[in-house]
Amino acid sequence: MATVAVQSFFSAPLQIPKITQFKIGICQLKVTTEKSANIFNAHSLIQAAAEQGASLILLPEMWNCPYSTDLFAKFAEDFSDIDSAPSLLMLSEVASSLGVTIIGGSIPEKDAGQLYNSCPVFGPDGELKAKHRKIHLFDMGKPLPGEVQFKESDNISAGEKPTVVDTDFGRIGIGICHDIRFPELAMSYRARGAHLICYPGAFNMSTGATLWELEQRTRQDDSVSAVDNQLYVASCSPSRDSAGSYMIWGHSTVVGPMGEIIATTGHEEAVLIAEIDYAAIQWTRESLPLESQKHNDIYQFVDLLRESPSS
Ligand SMILES: O=C(O)CCC(=O)C(=O)O
Repeated sequence: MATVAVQSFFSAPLQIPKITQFKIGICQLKVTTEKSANIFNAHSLIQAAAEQGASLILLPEMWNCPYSTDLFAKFAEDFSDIDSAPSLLMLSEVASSLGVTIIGGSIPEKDAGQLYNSCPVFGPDGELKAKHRKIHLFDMGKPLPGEVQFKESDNISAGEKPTVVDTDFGRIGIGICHDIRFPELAMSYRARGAHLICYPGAFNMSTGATLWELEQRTRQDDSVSAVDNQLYVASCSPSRDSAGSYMIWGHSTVVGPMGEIIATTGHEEAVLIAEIDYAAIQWTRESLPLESQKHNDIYQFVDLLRESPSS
């Protein structure tokens, strides 16, 4: 039987970032059908978050555009030409004028005839530091009870790589909405030494009510259990009264490394501020030293079964 190399999911040691204690601001925006109004509103809420002391700011999935696949092309911007991309230009300017780092939710990106659901990251110098393209597109097999059909891949192409970005506020892994459903992505961020995973998202009323919080508490983990969490997770949704093809759950949230909810909100437009202290990651990992307890010799068996399902 072939042997399979099993990667340790604790491979990268945690680096100490420049800033280990800070406030994160989560802007749960109302999204309208007017792009210029969405840009103006995002600017106002980013400013409000900074005024409340936030130095890292997170926006929702598709904040410049209603969450409707048929509108993505109309609202799309070219990330290689920021001067002619009004949403990106606003983020760049407000990041540098306020001296904040912005995990810019997502907007539709156009590139070489394709559209992507992409998250831009701007540093306090206004530079685009990273871009994450949503990897797992939200294609429903059949509508959930009470929900409309949604097939993101009709208009959007999938991203092909995970994204970690080094900022003054640590190493940040990024996933967009449905990306949260796939534990392997979060595990790979953990393996790459992430302190925080940010998920801009727009869950719907069906899966939002049952899974949105659970997924965030779970995705901190190195396994698939919701119990032993060892990094920070922050999510940001549009508000429920946003325009779009389905009703949005809302409930943007920040979760700490023990799986505890640090801050959360309802479904209305809101600026949520949460205190982050990376020392909590350290003591969680010291209290629950999963790294030294891991048994890759045993889990290798699972991988072997995957390789040879009949054995
Ligand atoms: O995974 C889900 O249940 C919802 C995902 C979603 O709404 C999205 O990816 O936009």
